[in-house]
Amino acid sequence: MNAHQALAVGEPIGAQAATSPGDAPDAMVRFEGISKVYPAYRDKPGVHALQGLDLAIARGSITGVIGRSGAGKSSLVRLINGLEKPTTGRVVVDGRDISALAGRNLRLAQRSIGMIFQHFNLLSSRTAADNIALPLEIAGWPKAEIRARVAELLALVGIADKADRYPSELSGGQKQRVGIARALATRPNVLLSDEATSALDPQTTRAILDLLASINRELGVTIVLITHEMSVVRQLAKEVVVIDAGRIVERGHVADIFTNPQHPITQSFIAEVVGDSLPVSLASRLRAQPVAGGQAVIRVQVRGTGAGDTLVARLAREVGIDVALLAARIDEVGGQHVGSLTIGIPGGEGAAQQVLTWLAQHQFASERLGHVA
Ligand SMILES: Nc1ncnc2c1ncn2[C@@H]1O[C@H](COP(=O)(O)OP(=O)(O)OP(=O)(O)O)[C@@H](O)[C@H]1O
Repeated sequence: MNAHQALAVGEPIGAQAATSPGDAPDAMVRFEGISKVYPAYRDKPGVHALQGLDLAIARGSITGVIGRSGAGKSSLVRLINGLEKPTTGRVVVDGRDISALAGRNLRLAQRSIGMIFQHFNLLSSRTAADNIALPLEIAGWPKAEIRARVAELLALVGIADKADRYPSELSGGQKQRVGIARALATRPNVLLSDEATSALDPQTTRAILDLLASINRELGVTIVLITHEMSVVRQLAKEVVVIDAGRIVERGHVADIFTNPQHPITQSFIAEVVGDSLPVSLASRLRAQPVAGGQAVIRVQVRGTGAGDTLVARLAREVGIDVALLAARIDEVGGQHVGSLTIGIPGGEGAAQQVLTWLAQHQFASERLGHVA
């Protein structure tokens, strides 16, 4: 099964093909045995920013790279566009070893790698149109062609009416649209986004992420998103790579990672965005110890269109226990429905164990939350 296809109703986690960004057969970006050490300088010790990194980013994909401050995200992105050289290993972009290029060859390769930034990095003395024209001027395009291309780009990012405005006259979202148009000017096949929505409000973030999604869809540009916000990964990416202290600690399809995060760092990122709090009425009744005549409370992660619809029925049919549905939450993540069902199991510890065993056998991730009367 292709991991991007919808899974069958209420299908458990782990039932899909185990492809991950690391296995991408047709990689647009490939890190091979990468480490990056910033050498000691005066009284500052050397920093091992990236260590033992092997990663393939599939052509045409949208991959989120998430990590806390200092995890190595910016180092990773600067290696992709050749602004930094690896200490060991090589970075291959669209079949070319970018880490081996220098001078004119590097500059030519960089034209096929666009980049957008948190603070937009626009020239305040140039209008929106002239900011977008800049990379084309540097590439030596004829004036008439630049004019036509800039008009096309302004329309593409939805600010055709702002061509003659200076950055100071534009909103944050409009400035980022200029940044995106400039990044796409030389028709790159990779777009690197370094915290591009971190300075924007949620509504503008949504609009910019929608624009990036349509650019990926319509132009086929591979997008690598560097972020410290799981909400950004959830809205846009299909694949996610979690880095911590210079190492990849977890990676995979966004829906898988959301439903079954393994590493504590990933779990903490997800806890920030998935409102997995229980309804107050249920949370206030939860007890750590069994309650005579009560129910054990278990949360089960589910995925797929209609996620979880059949779980309660299957438990009744296959285990012979009528469980109560106490709470449910379903989100759309990476184009799939994922969520959790909180169920109550009557009949004491024996019944609870039977249900937990059945869930484990059928590869549903679950956790026991406590007991209610
Ligand atoms: N040019 C440099 N010289 C020395 N050390 C550096 C340099 N650039 C980054 N580092 C160090 O390398 C480590 C990784 O930094 P990097 O900027 O790649 O992380 P990050 O995940 O992007 O963090 P942030 O989100 O805070 O920008 C940090 O310890 C940082 O201090």
